[in-house]
Amino acid sequence: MVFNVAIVGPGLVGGALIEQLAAHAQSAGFARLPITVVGLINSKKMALANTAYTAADLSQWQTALLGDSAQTADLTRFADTLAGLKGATAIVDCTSSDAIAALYPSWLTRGLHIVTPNKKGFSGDMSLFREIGRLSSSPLGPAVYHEATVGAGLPVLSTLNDLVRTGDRIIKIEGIFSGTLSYLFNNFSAPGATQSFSACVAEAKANGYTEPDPRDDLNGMDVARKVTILGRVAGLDIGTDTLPVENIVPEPLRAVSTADEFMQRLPEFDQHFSKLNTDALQAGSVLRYVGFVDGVGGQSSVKLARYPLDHPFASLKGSDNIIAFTTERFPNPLIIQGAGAGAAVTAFGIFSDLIKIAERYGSGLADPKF
Ligand SMILES: NC(=O)C1=CN([C@@H]2O[C@H](COP(=O)(O)OP(=O)(O)OC[C@H]3O[C@@H](n4cnc5c(N)ncnc54)[C@H](OP(=O)(O)O)[C@@H]3O)[C@@H](O)[C@H]2O)C=CC1
Ligand SMILES: N[C@@H](CC=O)C(=O)O
Ligand code: NA
Repeated sequence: MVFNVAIVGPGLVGGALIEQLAAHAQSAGFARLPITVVGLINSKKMALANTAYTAADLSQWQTALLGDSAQTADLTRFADTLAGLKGATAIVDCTSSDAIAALYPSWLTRGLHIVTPNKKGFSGDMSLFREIGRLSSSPLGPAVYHEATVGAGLPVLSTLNDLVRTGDRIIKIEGIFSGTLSYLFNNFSAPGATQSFSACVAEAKANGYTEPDPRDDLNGMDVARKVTILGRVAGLDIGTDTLPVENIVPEPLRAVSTADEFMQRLPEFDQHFSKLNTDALQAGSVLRYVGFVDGVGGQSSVKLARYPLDHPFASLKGSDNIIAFTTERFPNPLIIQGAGAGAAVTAFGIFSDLIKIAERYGSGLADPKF
């Protein structure tokens, strides 16, 4: 079997994935899969291998593959080359780009599998979501896995898919879906906490939890995208354009042009967030940013809410996500909890999706290109 992997956007998450693939390639034992990395591309450069890179190449990937000797990025040539390779080939999209997500149908049509933590293809235009689903629905055709789009590596979408495909009825899904906002409010809004709001945001960014621009977390859009993905996988006609979403980015900072300027000016608004927090604490509650998928009543939403100190959401730690599925079979919710952001756990989610494809197409018999 030949299983080729190419990575678009070897940034924080893509870089961690390459490290995990390199470690896997160097590991011994029967569990090692013959996954080979055959291409890397960022917004400026690309490297395509005639033969697969070795594990040693991979551990030097930054200089060896995207250094001065690499070629100018050309996504058309990149996909053309991948589509011509022997064996099953997966493209891993580790960007947060709408333009890259719009290419998925063309990749699928050419028999390329897709694995991605990029939420855009599944939470933007409903027509794109449906097209991706249609082109990846044949058991022998190309596959799309996007577990890491919700709760990073936590098995959220695989669980939801299993519930839906076995005929359970989703009543509601509620939780804390943002690693950034979880970290932020767990540290900022707790009895005795002393850190300022802006310092907590800076820490979440430094820890690699935030989107490239942290305003995409604070404006609620990242959670809205996750709520949309969950809703759509559950069969709802739902979109970020119609969901009520509470934007907590201070009004004057919404239009500043760069993420750096936003971070510099955020301390000007620490007082505003301190007041919200003090009011909540005085009422015996903490602030938590939550998402809610209403499977039956059309009342899905994304908002900052107060929770009493004895509520499970109030005692969350670090960047943990918590996701509670209430269904016909699980009237007492099925709960998934754990780190929902960060490079290593996100790369783990991507890697485990790649393994699912490698296993599904392992014999070569079900490879769409044959
Ligand atoms: N961080 C986390 O905890 C989690 C992240 N995710 C998702 O993972 C994805 C990656 O996040 P992260 O690694 O933090 O982001 P980074 O900003 O670190 O990396 C993004 C990468 O994408 C590349 N890129 C951007 N646009 C293009 C383009 N048009 N063509 C080719 N390459 C492009 C960038 O290249 P260049 O440097 O040249 O611009 C960079 O290599 C996002 O979709 C995010 O939502 C999902 C779950 C958790
Ligand atoms: N910025 C996101 C990353 C994962 O999707 C988060 O904070 O959860
Ligand atoms: Na997940």
